[in-house]
Amino acid sequence: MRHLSTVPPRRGTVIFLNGTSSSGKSTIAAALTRVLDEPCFHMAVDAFHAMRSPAPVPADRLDAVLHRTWQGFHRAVAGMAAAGNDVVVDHVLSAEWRLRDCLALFDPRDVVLVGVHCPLAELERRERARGDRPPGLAARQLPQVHAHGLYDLECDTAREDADVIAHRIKDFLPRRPSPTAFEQLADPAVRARLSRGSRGRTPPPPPPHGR
Ligand SMILES: Nc1ncnc2c1ncn2[C@@H]1O[C@H](COP(=O)(O)OP(=O)(O)OP(=O)(O)O)[C@@H](O)[C@H]1O
Repeated sequence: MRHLSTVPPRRGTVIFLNGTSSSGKSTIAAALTRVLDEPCFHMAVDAFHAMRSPAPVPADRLDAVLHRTWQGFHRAVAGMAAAGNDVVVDHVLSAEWRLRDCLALFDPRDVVLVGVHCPLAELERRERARGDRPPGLAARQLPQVHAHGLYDLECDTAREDADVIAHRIKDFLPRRPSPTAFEQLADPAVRARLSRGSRGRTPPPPPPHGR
């Protein structure tokens, strides 16, 4: 290995998988890391929570500690992309500030926002089967997670296999739209209109194939 002092500038792509807990984000992210041609990094907030020192956090400080972890996660993703790395982000936009924070930090031209959908009954079935998430977590997140109402690409993990979805995302990368969903959502007026509106999803959900 040579130690370089500089490398050519490069803009990292951020594939942003957003969905409730148990919707299948990590499974798709793992499939993406196998199928994408360029090196990429799967960044999930759980990995950042796991880095925290093990001492219990006092209850009155927990909210602030968690908030700073999420903020740090967003900045770490932005930093990796700014250095030219492609990133697969596995995130739950279950609070409005998280989207605003990401919009302020990421280059919106480089973000591919993917809505990871799954029907509630299937989310609850997966939650029971895995047993490592509090019951009802996905149901509580569902009303907010997709409330911004705009994506570059969407999938339904109850109807499509994660590998099929990963290949669909890969095929989409060279024909990304302009403006991207993130470029549009960066405008507060667009966000206000979409959140008042029908929670419309663009484009429409994919036809069933795979499983
Ligand atoms: N397409 C799928 N079909 C059936 N089961 C799936 C599918 N995708 C994921 N699962 C299962 O659902 C569970 C949750 O998947 P996964 O960990 O990918 O979800 P997640 O959205 O990353 O959840 P969390 O945010 O809670 O970490 C796992 O047990 C996984 O095997």
